[in-house]
Amino acid sequence: MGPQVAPAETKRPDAEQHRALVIVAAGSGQRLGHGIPKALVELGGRPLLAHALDSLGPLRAPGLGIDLVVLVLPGLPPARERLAALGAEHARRAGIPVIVRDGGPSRPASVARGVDAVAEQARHHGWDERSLTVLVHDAARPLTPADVAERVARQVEAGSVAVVPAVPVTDTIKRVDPAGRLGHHSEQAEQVRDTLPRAELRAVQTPQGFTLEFLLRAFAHLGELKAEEAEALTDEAMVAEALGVDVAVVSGDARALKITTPADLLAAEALLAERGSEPSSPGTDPAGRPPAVVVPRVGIGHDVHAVASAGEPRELWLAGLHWPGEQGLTGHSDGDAVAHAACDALFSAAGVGDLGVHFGADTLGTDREDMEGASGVRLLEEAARIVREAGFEIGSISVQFVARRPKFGPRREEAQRVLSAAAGAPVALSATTSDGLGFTGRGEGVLATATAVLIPQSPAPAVS
Ligand SMILES: Nc1ccn([C@@H]2O[C@H](COP(=O)(O)OP(=O)(O)OP(=O)(O)O)[C@@H](O)[C@H]2O)c(=O)n1
Ligand SMILES: C[C@](O)(CO)[C@H](O)COP(=O)(O)O
Repeated sequence: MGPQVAPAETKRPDAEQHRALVIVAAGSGQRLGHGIPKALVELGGRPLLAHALDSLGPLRAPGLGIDLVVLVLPGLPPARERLAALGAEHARRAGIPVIVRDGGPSRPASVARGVDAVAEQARHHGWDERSLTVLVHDAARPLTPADVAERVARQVEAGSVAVVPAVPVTDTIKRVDPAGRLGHHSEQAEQVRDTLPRAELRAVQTPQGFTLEFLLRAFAHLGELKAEEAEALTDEAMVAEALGVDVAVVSGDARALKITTPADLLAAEALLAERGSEPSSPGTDPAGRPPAVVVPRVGIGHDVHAVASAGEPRELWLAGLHWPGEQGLTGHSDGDAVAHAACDALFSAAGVGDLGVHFGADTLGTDREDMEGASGVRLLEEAARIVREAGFEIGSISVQFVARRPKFGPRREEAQRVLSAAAGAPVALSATTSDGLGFTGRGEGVLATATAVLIPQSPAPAVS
């Protein structure tokens, strides 16, 4: 018997539809026992997370238009860096933003952090919470076919607020009483209480799909539970059940198996081998040929803005953030030297001029009136769009600024998030002082220097 599909619930708003994919990969993999985070364990020579990204990423899934990927990773180096690099590589190849968050102590806590990141991005882009489908996926299910995700997303978009993929159960399932040990068996023997009706049972997989609106409500409810009650919820659909929300079930796939034990890894190796002609190595294309050569382009950008004089109070905007209580910078728009330097580095790497060409007074007064007075964050979004239009994907941007104030460290993460979202690529930020020397040392201004790496979207032919 096939899975039951619950009726659609509410009519979705007519707003534009968006999809986000959250992959939770912060688990330690105790039951697999490799001594490294499970997402880094290799299957066919590549980490599980790389497979999960490939399987559900838009490169392999025509129609699965994902606007944003959030990876929830172990917080500790070097695992975090290695896994984040896989995310950055995916962003480069797939051309979609990949955001990284640190995981929590349990799966629900990790999912909550991923959902927070999606909510932040939704607010930033003005996406409607009711028409944003969030697919929550386990990195531990690396071979899930993309069509499972597509079925789940479509069911959410048809009006269900909570959707799970599932397969029928093939074993007979019994409920046992672990306390009721049978005296006449070995001491490990548990006692059967009853047998569950198999025809009604389903083994549930991921990705599970929800509207963002529902997930925010679900995690608000989880926050009211005791820690042990919250941790007992092994998937988000259980929260929907607890809240009395209908959960729709669509067909899963045997290949979406969860790698929990060494035997699961062996089964996954066999499935991967069976894929046969499909590429399992990043060193070959679908026909088994070596990839064409991609030569990255590097750019550099500087920007300087003076601190406004004491008689001219001004708000400070720097690195995409507002700094209450700090005297602002003079100059065009909000004077955000960090964002402006990042724009210049992008233009320089793409070889399409500089900030003056695209956003200088002459241009703004003529063919870019829409950008008049735009914030640094808005300029960076536009610069990213321009270089993409010129045929490049953004690998990464780094900016360092030199200034006596503001004290940057405590807000670095926040600033990186804002500018990474604007660029749709990782932006790394750092700050330093100049030992009291020069205009930055005297606190008269801010100097920012940026570098950017761009990847041409049409690679040069392979050298044989
Ligand atoms: N604190 C946690 C625990 C789990 N997960 C993720 O949730 C998924 C399902 O968890 P599971 O298979 O149980 O993974 P582990 O927790 O790593 O395994 P174990 O329980 O054996 O340690 C995995 O993708 C895992 O990375 C997570 O992001 N954060
Ligand atoms: C979400 C899940 O994969 C659905 O089957 C499962 O519940 C995760 O359980 P785990 O114990 O965290 O692996």
